[in-house]
Amino acid sequence: MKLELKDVVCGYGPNVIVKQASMGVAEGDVLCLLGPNGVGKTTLFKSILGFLKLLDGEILLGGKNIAGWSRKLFAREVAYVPQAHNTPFPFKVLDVILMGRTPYLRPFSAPGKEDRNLVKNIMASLDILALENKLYTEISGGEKQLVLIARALAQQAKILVMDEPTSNLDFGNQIKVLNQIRKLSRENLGIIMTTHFPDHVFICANKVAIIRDGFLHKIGNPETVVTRENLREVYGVNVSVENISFTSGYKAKVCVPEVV
Ligand SMILES: Nc1ncnc2c1ncn2[C@@H]1O[C@H](COP(=O)(O)OP(=O)(O)OP(=O)(O)O)[C@@H](O)[C@H]1O
Repeated sequence: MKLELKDVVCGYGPNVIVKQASMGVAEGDVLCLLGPNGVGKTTLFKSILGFLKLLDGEILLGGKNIAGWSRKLFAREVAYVPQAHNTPFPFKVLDVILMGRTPYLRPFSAPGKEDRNLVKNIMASLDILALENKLYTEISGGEKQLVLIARALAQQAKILVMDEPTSNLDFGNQIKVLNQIRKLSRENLGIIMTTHFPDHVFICANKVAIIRDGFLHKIGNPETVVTRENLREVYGVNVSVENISFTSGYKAKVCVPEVV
């Protein structure tokens, strides 16, 4: 199932924020959206998710235009993972994740045994079974993010849209979430995510797009897009992109800013 944007124009009424955005996320792809604050990453996500009407262009899923799809049908193909903000409702973690089954339930029916088994398996794969009976309001930010990922997986969608999945997380939890993203792409999910950390592109993405001045300024693979020149142009910071080798043989690329 491929998600394709063709010449998408989006924004708020007459206020155009992103123009002529064309890109695709296929099974197994991880596409990272980079760009300074306020450039339109969330606006583009809201448009993909159907919360904002497109001003022009089209979005295709599996080659079909999604305009006019029901929320239920769309939710079976595309799941949204929001940032792990606090909710005032003290739901149990298990119930939060079961909410992901909503697109498969008949009106007024409750999740059944099969839904619960599916959710338990997903929790086990994310190593969060121990949180089952805890209140969502009483778990840590990293745990919340994993619960929201679990809820999206319970939707059994093929594409995950993740808004800054590592924001507010400590270093260890950031790596845990990025590792899960790598794992999900190996399981053939397509993922489109935003991040403010170019390093994260090297950790988990095979595609990257930079939004600048209302356009998809650069799009391609991490090596050609996350470069010293592009980062300086977009963020106004001198950055060195370095190759690092671990004694284990693991190779990584990192972005080191020059602080003067
Ligand atoms: N509901 C709204 N109505 C009108 N304009 C809005 C609305 N929400 C956001 N904007 C404007 O759209 C522009 C893009 O905002 P958006 O939140 O998409 O940026 P972003 O790239 O996600 O930023 P950040 O990295 O800070 O999260 C901003 O100028 C913002 O003021």
